[in-house]
Amino acid sequence: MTPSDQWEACALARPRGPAPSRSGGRRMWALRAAVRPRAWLFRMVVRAAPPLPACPVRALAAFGPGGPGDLRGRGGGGRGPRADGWRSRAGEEDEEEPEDAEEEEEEEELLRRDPLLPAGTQRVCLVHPEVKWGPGKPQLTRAEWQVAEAEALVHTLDNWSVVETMVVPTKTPDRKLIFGKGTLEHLTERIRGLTGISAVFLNVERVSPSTKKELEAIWGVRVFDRFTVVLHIFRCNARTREARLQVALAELPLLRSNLKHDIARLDGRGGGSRYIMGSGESFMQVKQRLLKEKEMKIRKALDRLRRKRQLLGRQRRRREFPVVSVVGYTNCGKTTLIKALTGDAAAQPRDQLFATLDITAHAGSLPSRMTVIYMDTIGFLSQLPHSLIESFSATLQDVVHSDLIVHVRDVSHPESELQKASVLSALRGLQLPAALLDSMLEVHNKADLLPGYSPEGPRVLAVSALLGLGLEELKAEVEDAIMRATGRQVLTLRVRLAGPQLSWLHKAATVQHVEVVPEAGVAHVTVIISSSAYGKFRKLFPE
Ligand SMILES: Nc1nc2c(ncn2[C@@H]2O[C@H](COP(=O)(O)OP(=O)(O)OP(=O)(O)O)[C@@H](O)[C@H]2O)c(=O)[nH]1
Ligand SMILES: [Mg+2]
Repeated sequence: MTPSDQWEACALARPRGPAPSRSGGRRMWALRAAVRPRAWLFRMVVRAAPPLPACPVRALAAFGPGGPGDLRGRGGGGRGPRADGWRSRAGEEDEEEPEDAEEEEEEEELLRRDPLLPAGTQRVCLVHPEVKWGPGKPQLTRAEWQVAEAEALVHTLDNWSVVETMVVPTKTPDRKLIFGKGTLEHLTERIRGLTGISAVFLNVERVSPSTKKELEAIWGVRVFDRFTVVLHIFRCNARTREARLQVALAELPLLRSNLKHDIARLDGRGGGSRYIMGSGESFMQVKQRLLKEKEMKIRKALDRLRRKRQLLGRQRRRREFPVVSVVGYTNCGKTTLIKALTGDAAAQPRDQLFATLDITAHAGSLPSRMTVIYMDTIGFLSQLPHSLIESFSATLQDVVHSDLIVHVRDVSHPESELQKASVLSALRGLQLPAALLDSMLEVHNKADLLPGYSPEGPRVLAVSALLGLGLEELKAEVEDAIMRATGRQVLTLRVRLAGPQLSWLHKAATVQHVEVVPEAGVAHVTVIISSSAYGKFRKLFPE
């Protein structure tokens, strides 16, 4: 493991509530997770989800009737005409259907996969190798947080439970079997002595297929690494075609290394290099070629979907709803905040990892009654394989096109500062326009857990999204920032009552006040209007 592969921050999960119940009752895990720089995932949801894979993930129960991104039925979300306009037009344009049936069929084919992990109940023994000395020792972290984070991952999956947790010291995590001989023997004895476990979750980023096989043989149960468990959660949470394709892309290195392992095994027996009749290719070469082809097809399909998404983004911008990206650490309360700001029932906060795997759009209204679109994004977590991160990273571009970024922080978390540093580093990696970074608002959430808390610094506000505290101040701050960022201005315009000006303004701007002067047949209309809309107004209605 290279130093860059080490954890750069720590994670803490602690139970905050009742123990998990099997019947879907959520365990109240306040997960505190750490992120490596750039370890962020975002994407945009486009329409109601396709049928869900048969994965027992607690997250799946929570979407509203229209699925994530559903803009229907939002109380408090915007005022009449503009909010309605957004809703109906979004409905038309937010279609994710491929252009033709052939493309759709090809994408479905790419998504057809064997299950990654066996279905049903898993009773897991969690084994955490603790490196106490030397260069392999993780920086800035503590074993108990890493363990808590791993436990939180397991609890994210329904019917999965941790039966036993073992923190096992190792000086040599890089050696094939991770532990020294004596330690491994002792560990094996303990694992074999456990009754009713179905798997060992070895809390390392990746174990090679050959190590996995060897440990499975020694311990007599399946062995999962962190990559496999996280990938499984992602598979279960990925709903849109784009998210599912991204997960499929992230899985390819796993398939490749399994294949390499199979080749090495078969070569040992002289099997891997056998040629398929007349093809000039061995069986394994054919398999490798098929994987390569699959990768190209997935990338092509993703490109297609992204081009479409960019088009939607352009259309959305033309429509001139300011867009606010809500970003932050996983579990910091992004979704809860958006729900509190918009009243959108489709925003479903959950106390678990990767609750939000898609970027979803939620309309809300500011004090002036201006409608804004809040984009809910996904936060991410430490020790994830690069392939998983990279396969999602292109969608980070969605944030680049927003008018304002709101960075939500869980200030009750002991590692809040580290989390902030990770988030900022991730944002810097996105090469956002300087103005967007400079105007970013920082929201200190979960302030209810810190009585008397008062934040410091400019553009920083304390709120409790859960209790609805500090939201009016936040909305006012968002409004100011949006006005500055988008060049919107407050103008009072004189319009003729007989003409279409007033209804045009209602559609293209935020009408704040109308003062009718009946004897003159005119009205003085105070509006918040963008410079481009004002330009259009002047062109359409020259006085
Ligand atoms: N005490 C307290 N808890 C909060 C507050 N805001 C959110 N939470 C809780 O924190 C947990 C996570 O909230 P989410 O809104 O799902 O967090 P998120 O940032 O969207 O999480 P991911 O989508 O998984 O990245 C939930 O259990 C919320 O109830 C708050 O202001 N105070
Ligand atoms: Mg969320």
